[in-house]
Amino acid sequence: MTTPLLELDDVTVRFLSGPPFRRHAHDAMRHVSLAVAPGETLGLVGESGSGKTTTGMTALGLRRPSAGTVRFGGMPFPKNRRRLTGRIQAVLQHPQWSLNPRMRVAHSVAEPLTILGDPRDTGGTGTAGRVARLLADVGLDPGLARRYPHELSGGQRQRVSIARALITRPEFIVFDEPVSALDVSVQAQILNLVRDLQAQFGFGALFISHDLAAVRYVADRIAVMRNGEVVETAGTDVFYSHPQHEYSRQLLEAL
Ligand SMILES: Nc1ncnc2c1ncn2[C@@H]1O[C@H](COP(=O)(O)OP(=O)(O)OP(=O)(O)O)[C@@H](O)[C@H]1O
Repeated sequence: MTTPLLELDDVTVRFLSGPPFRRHAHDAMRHVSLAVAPGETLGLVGESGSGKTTTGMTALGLRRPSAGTVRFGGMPFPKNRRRLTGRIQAVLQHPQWSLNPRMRVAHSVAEPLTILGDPRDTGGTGTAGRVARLLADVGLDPGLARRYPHELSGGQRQRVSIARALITRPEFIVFDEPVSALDVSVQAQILNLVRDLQAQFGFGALFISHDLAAVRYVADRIAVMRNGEVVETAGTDVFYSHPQHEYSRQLLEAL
């Protein structure tokens, strides 16, 4: 078997909440084991509060496990997450979370290169050409490069945040509810785009959504979370035709 690109091995994430002296612990993830192969999309489904976003944050290295191990390319996550900058990216539910309202589109898309500090990639016509090509790749008119986020539609803004994620040529992208804030007709376009881009760029992905129809469209395999635990993992076709866990069946019936 090839080495997984991203692997969560028996990961628990515990939050402490409440006022001092009345603190209580809550495990948002409990003994979660998941793997994403290079170029593969793992769909992560489950109802609100089941732990999907915490899992995404942990896969991004933004949340440290209380127990268990996260590996990227077979190696435990480095203590300094900056060493993975650019190799892992995120596309979030609301593009405005990743786009600065005062930055023109071209600047927003190019910004991760600046953060990377790669002298070959920052500034100059090389970057402008790369941004223009990426805007075309995500189905946007390069003329939009000079616009600000508020001058774009929701679907266009999400395309910009996808371009921004792709500019560093990441090996792995976490999509956290990327279409749930969009109109239904636009959702299908963005899902198609994600599939096309994956075929073109070959990144592996964790695709988080409470929408089982959306996940079915993009995922190779599905993992189902409930109360912080993964209750079932299966190939997409098998999952939608023969779900094994009672909770998976309930989710599919609701669909
Ligand atoms: N920073 C935090 N501090 C305390 N508890 C948290 C924190 N973040 C998440 N939780 C709790 O952990 C559990 C899982 O939350 P999480 O956001 O991962 O679920 P989710 O499946 O993504 O839900 P949703 O679809 O509503 O975003 C919830 O009970 C939530 O209240």
